[in-house]
This record gives sequence, C-alpha cells and structure tokens, in this order.
Amino acid sequence: MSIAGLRLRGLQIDDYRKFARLLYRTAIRNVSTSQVHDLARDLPIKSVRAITPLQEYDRLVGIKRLRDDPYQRGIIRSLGSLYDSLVQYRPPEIQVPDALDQVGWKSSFLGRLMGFRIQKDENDFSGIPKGIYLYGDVGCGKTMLMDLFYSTIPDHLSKKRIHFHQFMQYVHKRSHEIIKEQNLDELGAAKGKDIDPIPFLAAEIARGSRVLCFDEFQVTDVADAMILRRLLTTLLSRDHGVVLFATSNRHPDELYVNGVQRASFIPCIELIKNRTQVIFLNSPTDYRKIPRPSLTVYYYPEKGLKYSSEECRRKRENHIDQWYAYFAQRENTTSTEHEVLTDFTLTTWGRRFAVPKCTPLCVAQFTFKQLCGQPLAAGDYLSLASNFKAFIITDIPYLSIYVRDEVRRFITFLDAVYDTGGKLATTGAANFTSLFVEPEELLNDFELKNNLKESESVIEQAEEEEDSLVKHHGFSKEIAKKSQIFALDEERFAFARALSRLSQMSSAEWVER
Ligand SMILES: Nc1ncnc2c1ncn2[C@@H]1O[C@H](COP(=O)(O)OP(=O)(O)OP(=O)(O)O)[C@@H](O)[C@H]1O
Repeated sequence: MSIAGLRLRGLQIDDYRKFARLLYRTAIRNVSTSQVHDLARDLPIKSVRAITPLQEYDRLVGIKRLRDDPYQRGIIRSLGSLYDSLVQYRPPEIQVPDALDQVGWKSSFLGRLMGFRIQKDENDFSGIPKGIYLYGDVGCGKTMLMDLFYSTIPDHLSKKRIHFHQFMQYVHKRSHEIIKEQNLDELGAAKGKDIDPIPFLAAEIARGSRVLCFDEFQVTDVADAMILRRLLTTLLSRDHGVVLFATSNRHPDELYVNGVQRASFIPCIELIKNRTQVIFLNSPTDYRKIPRPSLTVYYYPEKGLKYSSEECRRKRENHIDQWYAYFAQRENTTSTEHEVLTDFTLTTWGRRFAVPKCTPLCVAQFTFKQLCGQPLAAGDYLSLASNFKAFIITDIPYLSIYVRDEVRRFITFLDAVYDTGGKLATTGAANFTSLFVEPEELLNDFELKNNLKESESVIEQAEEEEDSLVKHHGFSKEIAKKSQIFALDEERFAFARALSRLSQMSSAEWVER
C-alpha cells in the first residue's frame, strides 16, 4: 500500500512523512489501512484525525466508557474492514431524475435519443463496499457499535444515522411532497398523472447519505414493505452506490415474517443479504442489566465479629463502596464513572441542609446520626426522597427507648423513601429486627452486653401475648413486641410497617427495578 493511497482525513504532508517513517521503521508490508491507522496511534493526536473503529473502541474502553467485550471486539474487526473499503470508496455521481421520464415524453424518438441510457445490470455492484447488517439480542451493544462506527466514517462520504421508524415516516411524508412538487406544467397533458416519487427520493437520500445507518431495522406493515423494496433496490444500485449499515433484533430472513404479501418482499431480503455482511452479535451480556452487587443491602457484623474491629470496618467500607457505585450508575449505562460531591447543600422551601456525600439525582449518603440525630422534619425527608433515587445510611446503632426521637425520624425517612420507590443500603449494629433493644442490654451503641444473646432477647419478648398489630395487621409477634418502645398505637403501627417495608426494600425486585 502506498502512503499516497492512504488518504487519511485531514493529514498534512508532514503527517504523511511521519507515516512513511513509521512504516519504514516497522518494516510493514501489505497491511490494511485500519492496521496502519492503528499503528499511527503513537503519533501526536493533532496529526492523526482519522480514527479507526478499533482505535475508537480501545479509547472508550481505556476511559472506562465501555467494558472490553470479546464478542464486540470480533465485530469491530468487520467494522475495520468496512472502514478500509470506505476510505477507498468514491461513490458515483447521482443523476437528477426527471418527471418527464416518467410520463412517456422520453419514450418518443427524440426523447429516447436524448434520454438514451445504456441499460445497466441490476446485479452489478462492482466498486461499492458491502455494508453491515448487525443483529442480536436486546441490549448487547448493536446500537453502540453502529454509533461507534458512524463516528469513524471517512469525511469525504456523506452519512446519515436514523432510527428506522423515523426514516419510514420521513419516506412517506417526503413522497407526498415530491408528488406535488413534480406535478409541473411542463408535463402538459400528463400533468395530474401520478408521479413515482421513488427515483426522486432515492436521489435525494443518496446525495445526502452515501452511508446510511438504520437503527432497529424492522418491517411491520405492508405499505412500508413495498416502498422499502423499491427504495432500497434503487439506493443500493450501482447508480446510487449507497452503503447500508443496519442494526436489528432479527436475521434478514426473519424480517416481515407472516406479513401481507411477504413474497413480494423476499427480493428485498435477498438484496440486503447480498449487499451487507450479515453479522450476529452473540454477546451474552445484556448491558442494560447491570448486575447488582451480590451482597444484601443491609450489612451487619456476623456473629462473633466486633463492630469496632478492623475486619468489620473493612467489610463495612466494601459494602458501602459497592452499593454506592451501583446506585450512582446512570440508567442505560454501565460506565463506572460518577460524580461524587461532599457537603452538598440541598435547599427546600427556603431551608438548607447539608448532604455529606452524594451523586446528584442518584444517591446520597449519611451516617445515621447525620440523618436522624438532628431536628429534621417530614418535609426535609420528603425533599431528600424526591431528589435522590437511593440512599446509603451508615452506622445505625442499636436503638432503644432512649433514642425514640431518632427512631421516629428514621421511620419518617423510610416512609418517604418507600413512597417514592427509593432504594436503600445500610450498615448497622444488627439486622433490623434485632436492632431494637432494652437500654439495659446495651454495652455501647454497637455492642450488646456479653451475657445477652440477641436471639434470646428476641424470642423471649415474642411471647404468646395477643397484640392488635399481630391480630389485625398481620405483623409478626417479634415485630409487635419491638414496637412497644412506642406508646401510641399509631406509632407502633408505623414502626411495625417500617420494619416490614425494610424487608421488602431488601428484595432483589425492589433493588433492581
Ligand atoms: N462494552 C460495553 N460496555 C459498557 N456498556 C455497553 C457496552 N456495550 C453496550 N453498552 C451499553 O449498553 C446499553 C445497551 O446497548 P445498545 O443500546 O447498543 O444495545 P442494543 O443491542 O442496540 O439493544 P436493543 O436491541 O435493545 O436496541 C447502552 O447503554 C450501551 O451504551
């Protein structure tokens, strides 16, 4: 391959010299254009503005915008070959169609003489690169790969990337306009005859989009199927030389299955198969489903592990980090990057209060003391719940009657978060049902006295006594007993309900929805 033949976008003569030196030094012969571009990665970025699909994929993996996926890498190789062909591709001049052609004027002797064109072989596609038809399961990255490829299309080619539905809407609308526009006085007696808009439309589209990228290619209705067959036949013909790139959830053979007049659409399917490389993206990963951490949302030390120990501290930190990263992820992305603000001020109804750590809209983190140890009211918690989708509350101590106000605030907070479908992860002294204890059981905020075993305290208290919470509301005896730190029935109910909500909020369905 000669250096002059490279035709890299925007390169100056100096850059070509650098390439020449680079190739000479590496003694490379018979390499593809995309390989040369890959080799040129070491050159200063301002010298190399052309970027191959592989370079772009590596770049996005490098900045952690994408995870390295071997299946996607396989596809990138095919994208690289198409890229190489496009670099060399010089599309044909598009002939401007003429309404007179269609109404028979050119079938007169003079017309035939003037409009005479050699009949071309419809199956002659020589010189036009084959496009790509990428299909596979949902969420495995087809659109991402198409967009990546789209961004690398050489500058000398016009391009368009459009959702297929939008494209078909445009086709129908523009067809009507063309029929009106082409109904000219020059047509004489033929004026008023229906003009076939397809040649006009095809010429317009081909001029503006030498590479045409369709996202979510699918055919569901007969009108689309019939128009599409004629339009694609013209666009992909040698006269128009359009290169097609499409993503779809189905193989071309399965397009428009069971559709009305499907037989008439088969030639279009054959054309797509002929003019594109049909690729199945068999990545098993649905990137929309970001796996949630395998941990439960509520961390408390296992039996025998002291809350104050180094090991417990590490485990708590790990728990918090994993859930924070999970909650901080924006929808439809698996990027691991997220903004973290400390001491963010939330202002609601003129009140300001500090959020110690947060990623706006996604997650806010507080210690239990920060959240419930200060005089915050329902309005504050509601505003928090409507500003963040998830919360991490750390260091929840054992709770007794002495900290009833804190418990009340925690319940108010929980109700607000639950009502907005918010998510919650916590670290604390014990699991929620064992967290509420008698003051005399406490050694300190996070430890019970040695001679009292948690399980004992729970079982003993869950005596056979009848309780309206159990009888009428179906709560467990254990929860009913714990709620006795409150005197008012309503508060007891709110407490019991909060415990049951906490259990629901730890379910996979809640966390993943
Ligand atoms: N390698 C990857 N690393 C990280 N995120 C990825 C990767 N590949 C795709 N994604 C992300 O996964 C999500 C789904 O990808 P994409 O929309 O391309 O899938 P698709 O196959 O087109 O799905 P559908 O068939 O439903 O349209 C997008 O947010 C995309 O950015």
